Amino acid sequence: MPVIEVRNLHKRYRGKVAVEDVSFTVERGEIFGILGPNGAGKTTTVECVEGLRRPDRGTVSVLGFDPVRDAAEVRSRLGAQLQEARLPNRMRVREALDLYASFYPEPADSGELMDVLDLTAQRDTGFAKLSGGQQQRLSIALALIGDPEVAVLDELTTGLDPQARRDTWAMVERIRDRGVTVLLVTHFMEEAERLCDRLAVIDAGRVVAVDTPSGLVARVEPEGRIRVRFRPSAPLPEALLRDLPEVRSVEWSGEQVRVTGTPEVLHAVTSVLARNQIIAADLRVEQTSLDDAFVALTGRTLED
Ligand SMILES: Nc1ncnc2c1ncn2[C@@H]1O[C@H](COP(=O)(O)OP(=O)(O)OP(=O)(O)O)[C@@H](O)[C@H]1O
Repeated sequence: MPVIEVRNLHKRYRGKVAVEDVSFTVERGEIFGILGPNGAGKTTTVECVEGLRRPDRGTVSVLGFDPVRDAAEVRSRLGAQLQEARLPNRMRVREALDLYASFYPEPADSGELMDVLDLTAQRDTGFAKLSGGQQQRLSIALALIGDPEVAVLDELTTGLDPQARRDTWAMVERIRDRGVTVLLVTHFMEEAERLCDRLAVIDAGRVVAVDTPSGLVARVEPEGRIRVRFRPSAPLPEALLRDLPEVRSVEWSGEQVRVTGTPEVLHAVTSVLARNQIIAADLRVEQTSLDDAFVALTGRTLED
């Protein structure tokens, strides 16, 4: 049985469609991402999973329970990190964890959770005195204090600096390694690529694709093509490149040439250049990224 199953979910707010037809399943032990631009319907979807919103149409099941009908069951098994959670300024880390632990019959060990989330040194620090990364880690700890089987993390690393972001990703992996299934909402491509086992790409309330990050890339670039860009140091007859079996296309942009081909294209091009005593200046190798896949799947970039 999947841990989370969402089938043909529809949700509108006063005539405005937020979720148009969303289906996906999350298996036990996965980090499953919902990736999409602002307003795509990600938060609405996970709020239906959490039982905070009632779907207009479609079904949601969490560990076999209906989050609205069986709210108490779902609440005791699912931990949610809310977007921009705030606590009273002077509430200490330890107090916040104790307070949240009191909501659950069998909470997790708060000392261990502080260890895992690197908050032990801050146990007596008030919320307002924590750094952004520490506040974020506390909000993850609060999502996990009920010892849930499923954790829903929404915009986990928004507002964090790159180092704090990477530390937080490592924490999420540790949580998954403890057996928790993670549903992660993000609009950061790098986060999705680095952290998620599988992803649902959502755009304008619809699922565009569900796959592993590399599977999404392979959909738009089935042969794992790569691109090599450089500026030749001397005139380069295009036929030298075109005749290589590894090469698919050759495009010029001013003095710069962009050669696309199989994964062996880099070796083939540099060999032919060496034989002809041409140097490749500003050589760059580009691989199809999840960014490219997103553009190909949705017709726009995440920032649009
Ligand atoms: N309570 C609400 N009332 C009316 N419209 C809403 C409400 N909540 C969200 N919406 C609208 O529904 C659409 C989907 O919003 P949702 O928050 O689910 O998207 P999202 O992908 O999570 O975006 P974000 O990352 O900005 O939170 C948006 O157009 C949003 O403006």
